[in-house]
Amino acid sequence: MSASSSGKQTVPAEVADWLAHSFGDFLGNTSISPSAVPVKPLEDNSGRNQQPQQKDVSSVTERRSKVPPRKRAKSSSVHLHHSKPRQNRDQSQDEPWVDRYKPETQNDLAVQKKKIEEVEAWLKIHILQRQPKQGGSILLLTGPPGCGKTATIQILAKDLGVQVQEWINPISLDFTKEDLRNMFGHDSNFHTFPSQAQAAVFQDFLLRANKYNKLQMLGESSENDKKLILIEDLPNQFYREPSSLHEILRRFVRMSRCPLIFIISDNFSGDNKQRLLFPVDILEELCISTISFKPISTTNMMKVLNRIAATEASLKREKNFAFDRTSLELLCRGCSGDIRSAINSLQFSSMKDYLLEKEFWLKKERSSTVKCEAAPAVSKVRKKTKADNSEDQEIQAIGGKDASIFLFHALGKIIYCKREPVSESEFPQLPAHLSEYRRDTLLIQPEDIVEKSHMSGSMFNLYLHQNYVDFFSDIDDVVRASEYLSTADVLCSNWSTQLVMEKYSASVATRGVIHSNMSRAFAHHQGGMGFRPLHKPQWFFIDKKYQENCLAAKSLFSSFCLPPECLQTELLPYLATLANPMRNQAQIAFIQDVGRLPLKRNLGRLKLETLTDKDPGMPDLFVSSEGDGADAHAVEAAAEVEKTTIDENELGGFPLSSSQCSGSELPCSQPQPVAAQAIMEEDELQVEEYDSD
Ligand SMILES: Nc1ncnc2c1ncn2[C@@H]1O[C@H](COP(=O)(O)OP(=O)(O)OP(=O)(O)O)[C@@H](O)[C@H]1O
Repeated sequence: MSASSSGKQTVPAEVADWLAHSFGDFLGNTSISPSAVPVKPLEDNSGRNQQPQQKDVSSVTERRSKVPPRKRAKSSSVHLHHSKPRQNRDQSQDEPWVDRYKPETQNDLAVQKKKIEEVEAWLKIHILQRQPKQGGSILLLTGPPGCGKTATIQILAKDLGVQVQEWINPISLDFTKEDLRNMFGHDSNFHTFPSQAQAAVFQDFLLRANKYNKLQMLGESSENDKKLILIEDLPNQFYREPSSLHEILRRFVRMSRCPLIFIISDNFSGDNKQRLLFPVDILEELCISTISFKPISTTNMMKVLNRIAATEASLKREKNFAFDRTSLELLCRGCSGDIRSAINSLQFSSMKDYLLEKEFWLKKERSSTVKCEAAPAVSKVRKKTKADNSEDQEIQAIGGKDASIFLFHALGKIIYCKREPVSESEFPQLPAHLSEYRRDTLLIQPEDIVEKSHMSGSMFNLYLHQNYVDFFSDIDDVVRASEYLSTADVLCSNWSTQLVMEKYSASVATRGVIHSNMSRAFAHHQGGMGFRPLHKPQWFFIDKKYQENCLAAKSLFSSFCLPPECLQTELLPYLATLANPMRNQAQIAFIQDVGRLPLKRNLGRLKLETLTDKDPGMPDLFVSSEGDGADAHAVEAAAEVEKTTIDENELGGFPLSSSQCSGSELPCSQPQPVAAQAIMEEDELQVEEYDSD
């Protein structure tokens, strides 16, 4: 579509030229047309929008109108400090309550006070007390979605009189051929892909935001030109190639005059955006400060919901709109500390249709309970559990959040397996010969927990396997639990049915471990366990080593044309027993490493890696793209074998120098004495001759 047919106003040539010259130094020859830069107008405290950098307003507006906002109407944040007067509120029936009741002062914020203070202190140091020659500073705000990170920044900025200039992500579809030609010039031999253009546009945005003050409008004082740049959505290109972001940030830190704030929300499903975009070395190199927000606490959430519910009830004057405390608590429980989700659920559940439907179902339920009540009275505890279940369903029914749990907490819930006491009169007792299987009622549903951890069943089992023993106190219980884990493993062993069986496997493993642990069978003796650290499975390291060995074996002994398993389990053990196998140094070292099993009494243990509370749990080797490093691995592994030394086998040393971590390795040269002799010497084996007569 041509610019004219799309209704866009093209930028006058002089303006484009003027801008192009200004940025030539930063972008080399790629002069980007301002029309391509999706800049949100500056906001000032008088609520006027100013567009010092946005010359082609129409094209940007049009682009924005095509893209639905990711989570909230951006337009509302433009007028952040001018929320509508309360008396007009009921006129806009359809206005989302998150916008209608958005916080206006620090006191309104449901965020932990400590976090607000931390952010405020950072802003003061890096904006108000900034030294003239100080470079750019970067702040990274992390935390679960909807915990008020953006709201905090906006309110603090308003309080400190700082303007917020926000990057709005253009989607790549927006870059038509026409746009790209506008950016890079009609005559240029165009070889740039949209992804590269994304990065260039982002870089250009940062430069403009940094280089130009806002235009001073009539009646405004010139004192206040403090501002910060806020970035919530980053171009996809940076996820594919984080180094390009790092390069831009390095330049920004050198050249900038105002601070840059990134807001990155936690993600439960394993692809840890923060770790990818901001690895530790970059955080250190660019002195990036990090402040991590927590989910909104139930108390704070309840205060906000109560306030909104009360205001709405007074506006509607309909008794149906009054929320009782229990319903609000239910809402809070269903939204995992996400205030946006809680307020949305509240608004949804206040809708008339929903209320009528709810009433209908309640009546229906009541009538069916009356029929059932011919049965003897149900105990209080039982009632409570039942109520809990129906409540949980209700949470989902009113748009509750799909709750997620970090692996650390999910494992804790399984291993600590909280129970509630049941009195003997309430439940039918197991017959005497089954009394050993008696347990108090579990307060958790293991399958739900595995599901909420966003982890495959077999991966969850690995973590459970690594950690359960520390929480057992009786060896017989450990034996039983390990049998369940073995069964779970078998369920997943067939690759063609693995996907289907994973759930069953996790169910057997989790319930098996829970049931086997007699020390946690009853609510009354569950205390006293205390905190114990959780660890990542050793299996990750061992599997990685195994893969490396396979590749190394294949490349070192390619002339035998054998599959790696066969090489490692048949050929190499055989070669290890030969006194003079006539191999090169690398092959000899590899034979020594994997060709024999050292029957040592004290095999070294790998040093365990601690699992932290927000760790996604997926090791990097599963996350990173597979395959591309295969050859490199083989070469590396072979090289590693060559330089394998024998002295890194202390107990607990990590990583291990050899595959087997044996105590006294043979010298790197020829096997001397032959492996078989060495094994016998180490273990003082008695050799008895077999007489065939
Ligand atoms: N008391 C309150 N405290 C914080 N936010 C509130 C409050 N009342 C309403 N809100 C609204 O809740 C929403 C909180 O979302 P916000 O964008 O600040 O969260 P976030 O942590 O940045 O999440 P995300 O990472 O998803 O952007 C905002 O729309 C805000 O207006």
